[in-house]
Amino acid sequence: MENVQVQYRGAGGASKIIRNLDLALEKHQTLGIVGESGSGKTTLIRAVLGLLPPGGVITGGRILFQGQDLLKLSREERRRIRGRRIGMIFQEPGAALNPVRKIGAQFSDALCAHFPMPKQEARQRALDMLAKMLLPDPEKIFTSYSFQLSGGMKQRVTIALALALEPELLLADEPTSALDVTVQAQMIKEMQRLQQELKTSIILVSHNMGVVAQMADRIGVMYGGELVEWGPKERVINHPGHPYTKALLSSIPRLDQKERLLPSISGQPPRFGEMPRGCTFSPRCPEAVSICAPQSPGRFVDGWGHMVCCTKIKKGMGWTSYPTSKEAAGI
Ligand SMILES: Nc1ncnc2c1ncn2[C@@H]1O[C@H](COP(=O)(O)OP(=O)(O)OP(=O)(O)O)[C@@H](O)[C@H]1O
Repeated sequence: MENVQVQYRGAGGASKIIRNLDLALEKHQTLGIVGESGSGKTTLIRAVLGLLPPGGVITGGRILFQGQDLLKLSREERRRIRGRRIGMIFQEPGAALNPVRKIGAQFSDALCAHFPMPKQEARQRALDMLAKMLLPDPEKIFTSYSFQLSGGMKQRVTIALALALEPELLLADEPTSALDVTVQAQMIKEMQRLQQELKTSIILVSHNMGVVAQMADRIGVMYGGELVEWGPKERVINHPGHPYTKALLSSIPRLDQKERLLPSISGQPPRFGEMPRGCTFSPRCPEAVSICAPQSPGRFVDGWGHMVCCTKIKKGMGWTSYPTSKEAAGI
């Protein structure tokens, strides 16, 4: 993604939701995107899919998928890519499932629409995938409707359906949030195993830094519609540069923690349409100095391709000004 901008337009005017967003993901890698509720994570992945809700418009930038600009494709061309080459798992368990068709029929429809195969083969493939998602009694699920399944089961069926099409890129919005923690851990392992097998690239959106830390190769941190930090997982987790990332990391519970109360981030995220001047995090930032509010922070990158958008980063101490997205990602 190069300099992507997204707005929601409504009766009250237009709000810029995603601003100046640069990101890159290599083949077979996982990019985790974290940020508070409302920071624009879902909007970002819906923009990639061309599935923004009514009023949502991409007003600038490019979204390249294997060199092809997705924003220049016709609706029909994008529809052909969606599902088959770019798969998706939505936040609401089962939102992608049709309530009036049995699960098995939905697998057959999807598989036969994208791959020429006999129904029997589609059925076997669906049953195998449901079993891989650790669903008990795949045969029974195959003949069930989505309303007969629990939230966690629906979410696992959705993941199985997305992966059955063997997409090159999978966009996953909170894929494990409807699952209890033990199943969550199993699902993460299973998704990682399938990613290895299918050589899929994943963009994983989550509130849960633990899930992202386990699955991602690179991490992007969003705040107020901007990417304030991104880079290799080890750099972002062990050497966070942005005060917001530091605050997010310090609010994760740790087993060796002595304090019972976790530190929280004071204040509220900014409201779109009422963005503070300069750095949007400055009203809540424990490290803010006088220039942070009026002055837009620069973007800096170090030798590991680790980008931080903060005025306090000092150029020359291993940091240089952030170049174009492609150069920064080393592609
Ligand atoms: N359909 C819409 N119309 C207008 N504004 C919207 C719409 N959907 C989202 N927004 C605005 O965009 C902002 C970003 O929403 P988005 O769902 O992308 O955030 P998020 O980081 O994914 O949040 P969450 O983690 O709660 O899903 C919201 O705060 C809201 O103000």
